[in-house]
Amino acid sequence: MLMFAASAVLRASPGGFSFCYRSAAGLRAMSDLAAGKKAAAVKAVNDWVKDKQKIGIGSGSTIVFAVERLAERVKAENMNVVCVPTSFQARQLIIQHGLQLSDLENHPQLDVAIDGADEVDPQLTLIKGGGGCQTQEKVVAASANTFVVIADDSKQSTYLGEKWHKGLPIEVLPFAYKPVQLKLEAMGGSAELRIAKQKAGPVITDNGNLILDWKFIAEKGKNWLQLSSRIRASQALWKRDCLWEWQKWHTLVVLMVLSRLCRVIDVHCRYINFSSHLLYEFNTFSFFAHSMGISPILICAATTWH
Ligand SMILES: O=C(CO)[C@H](O)[C@H](O)COP(=O)(O)O
Repeated sequence: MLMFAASAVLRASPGGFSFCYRSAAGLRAMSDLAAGKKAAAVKAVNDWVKDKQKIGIGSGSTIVFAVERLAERVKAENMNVVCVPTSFQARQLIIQHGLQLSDLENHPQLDVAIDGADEVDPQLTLIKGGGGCQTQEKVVAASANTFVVIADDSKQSTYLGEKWHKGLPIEVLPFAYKPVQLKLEAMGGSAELRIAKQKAGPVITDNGNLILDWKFIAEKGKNWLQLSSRIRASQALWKRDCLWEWQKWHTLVVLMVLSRLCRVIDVHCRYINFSSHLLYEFNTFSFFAHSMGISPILICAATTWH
């Protein structure tokens, strides 16, 4: 019955959120995963974007749907929003969709940032950086009052590493990759230099750095808060004076969409009140929400089918 409903119309609350797929055929034509990505992205833009806002635009494949929906709304509602990209890809998306491009120099304080994730555990601890853009993503997200994470349900797991096997992406300065690699491996697993696919040699990030994908030992009950501070601490050995103060997020929202049914399965808001640090140069950015001192106040928004 749900399958039938899914192929007809999807509506969800709160805040008058509502979207629909025009036809069952249209939905079938889209792969399950893409449908999930799109549903989460559309909901994020419908529910969390308002006129006159400054918006951080994440990177990856899910954000493409969010930018498409944003461009639709800007046109239909004559909205005036400014977009700050998290990567070369995001910048191109903003330009291609005729949205107003800006940067943190002009708009250092953002209302909302929207971005994808590679894996999300039940505590909303996230792995990000599959697309290698985690440094700018982290800085942009940290500049926003509200951070909205959009993902299809393939990203949802009971513990980190259960589904995401490509490792925890860690951006390092090129000259420091070896010692950081050894330090990570001393904590277990292997830390592999990410190698480019259509170019000889390593992937070079938008910031000119390298990426180590740390294939940590995935296990239930891993203390990511502790581990994250160990990573930061070990990296701090290399440069102690480059700690970067986090801004305060008012809200972290994670939207997950059950791909097959195109049903929003999770809408969580966590109010965050913290002051944590990011070691900028050795950006460990794997987006450990926990390590940033999130206080777990949870609001679940029910979604309904019609
Ligand atoms: O962190 C990211 C890029 O650095 C992406 O947000 C993450 O990899 C998810 O990508 P996708 O939406 O393609 O699944």
